[in-house]
Formats: sequence, structure tokens, C-alpha cells
Amino acid sequence: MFELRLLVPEDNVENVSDALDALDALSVSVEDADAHTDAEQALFGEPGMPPPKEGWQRSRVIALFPTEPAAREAATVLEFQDFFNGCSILGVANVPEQDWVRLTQSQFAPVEVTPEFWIVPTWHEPPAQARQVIRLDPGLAFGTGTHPTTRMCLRWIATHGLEGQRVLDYGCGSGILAIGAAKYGAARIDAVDIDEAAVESTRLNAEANAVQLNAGLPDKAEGRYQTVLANILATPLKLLAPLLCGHVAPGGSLVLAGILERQADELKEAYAPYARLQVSDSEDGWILMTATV
Ligand SMILES: C[S@@+](CC[C@H](N)C(=O)[O-])C[C@H]1O[C@@H](n2cnc3c(N)ncnc32)[C@H](O)[C@@H]1O
Repeated sequence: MFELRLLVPEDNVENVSDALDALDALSVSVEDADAHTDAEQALFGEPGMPPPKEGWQRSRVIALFPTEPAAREAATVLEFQDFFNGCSILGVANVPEQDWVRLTQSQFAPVEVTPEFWIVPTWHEPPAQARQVIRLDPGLAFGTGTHPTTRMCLRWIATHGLEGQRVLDYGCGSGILAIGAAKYGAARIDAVDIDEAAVESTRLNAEANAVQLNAGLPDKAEGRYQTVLANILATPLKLLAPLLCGHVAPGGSLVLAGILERQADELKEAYAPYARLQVSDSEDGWILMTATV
């Protein structure tokens, strides 16, 4: 395998990437050419900071080709294009053969939620101390357990237990929280998401874990639930306040994640007409907020 490396200014990245695709590159990746230098640019904005940028000022574009002549030919073709003005070829290099599947798999180790509760990819054996296991492989939908917000929700489920409950997972992604709820005793579970790929992924993951649940688009959520889980983000969570609270049965629990520590007060305010939210867990700057409704 051979990689062709290019230095490309911001405005030319799309054209160069498209051309490399058209030239049968096996893959094209784009990274900040100034990463780890003083000129490194943040791509995500924060309140009070300059707006986020669409791209980096200078990108390193790396295209993979099966042979050295194919990589060199692609470089030659690119050099003759108008949009290549300002770009430069950094070189063509041999990439040592790797077992890509094994390499990808090795990056996903079992994740500990509690000492007894683990999320384990299918190619791993569960750790000896695991009493509850969710089998989950990285897929298209969010929720492999590697993110603190997911882990905090699962920890809440494991420590509170949901024996016999009707549970709603709103924004289910991979379905990981719904599956966790089933493992901890929930009797009936609805898992909903605006993304159809997430709904499909939830169905497949539930099947792989021998868990019964109803997955669908948000209009599948119906009536009241003893526990409503929603790991989305602060802004949608604020907008969804009346809807989510309306789904919690009297005396039931609302569990919200996807919230940064500094967003706690705005969430409390948005939910104040319906519930008294409190911070009940935190990890890496993210918080879990819960209420009894
Ligand atoms: C951060 S992921 C959480 C996935 C999983 N529940 C977890 O805890 O790992 C948020 C999910 O919410 C979905 N989502 C975002 N806005 C939504 C909305 N307004 N209604 C329903 N789902 C939404 C997204 O498609 C995404 O799958």
C-alpha cells in the first residue's frame, strides 16, 4: 500500500479530495497540517470565542493507493489541475502492510461501567468479574460506552435498578441505555431516535443481546414511564423539557446526560416548571442530572 501526501490550503481541500476519490484512491483523509504547533486551529466553538471554522488553514491530505505507480500517477494528474494552485506534493511513501481489522479491533477494549457491569466487544472475552455484560461493537450510531455521558447513565441504571419498570430511552443511538435498562430488570422498554440508522442499530444490538424492546422514531414514545433516560445535548434537552417530563410517571425518574458542568444552571432553569433537576454524577467535565417528577 502507498500513501500520497499533499499540503492543501483551506479552499482547495474539497476539490483535491474529490479528485483523489475520482482517481480511485482507496481512502482519503484530511488532517490539520499545523497540528501540535502554535498555529493549530480549534474546529469547535465555545461561547465567547471566535466562531468555529469550516476547515483548517492548511490541511495535510493523505490518499492511499494500492501501488506506487498509481499514487505517482495521481500526483501527476493533480498537478495539472487549476484547483491545485497553492497545493504541494509532500511525497509518496510505502505503508507497511497491517491487519487493519485487528488494528481497529484492538482500539476497542472492554469498558468498565461498574466492577460488575461491562461493555464488551464481540471479539473480546468478558472480564472474569463481570456479572452483567452488554455485547456491543462500534457501528454507525453513537453509544459504545467509551463516552462519559453514556457511562454515567449506565452507572445510574446499575445502581438504581429498574426491576419491572416501563422505561423510555429518548435519543437511543446504538440502544446501549435501553439494553442496559433491560439487563437491570426493566420490563417494557421503548427506545426512540430521530435518526433511522440509530433505530436500526438499536434493533440489531438488542437482538445480539437477546433483549426485547420497541425501537422507533420519537412518535413511538407513548404515555408514562417510571424512568425516562435521555443522553442528547444541552440545547435539545432544554427544548424537550415539557415533552420528556410529560412522559415521566408520577414519582418516576428523569435521567439526563450530554450536559457540560457549566450548563447545569441553564438546564435547571429550563426544567424548573416541571421538575427539580440536580447533579448526581460527573466525569471529565460532563454531568448527569436527575429528578424525581
Ligand atoms: C449522544 S447520542 C446518545 C446515544 C445513547 N443513548 C448513549 O447514551 O450513548 C444522542 C442521540 O440522540 C439522538 N437525537 C438527537 N436529537 C434528538 C431528538 N430531538 N429526538 C430524538 N433523538 C434525538 C441522536 O440521533 C443520537 O443518536
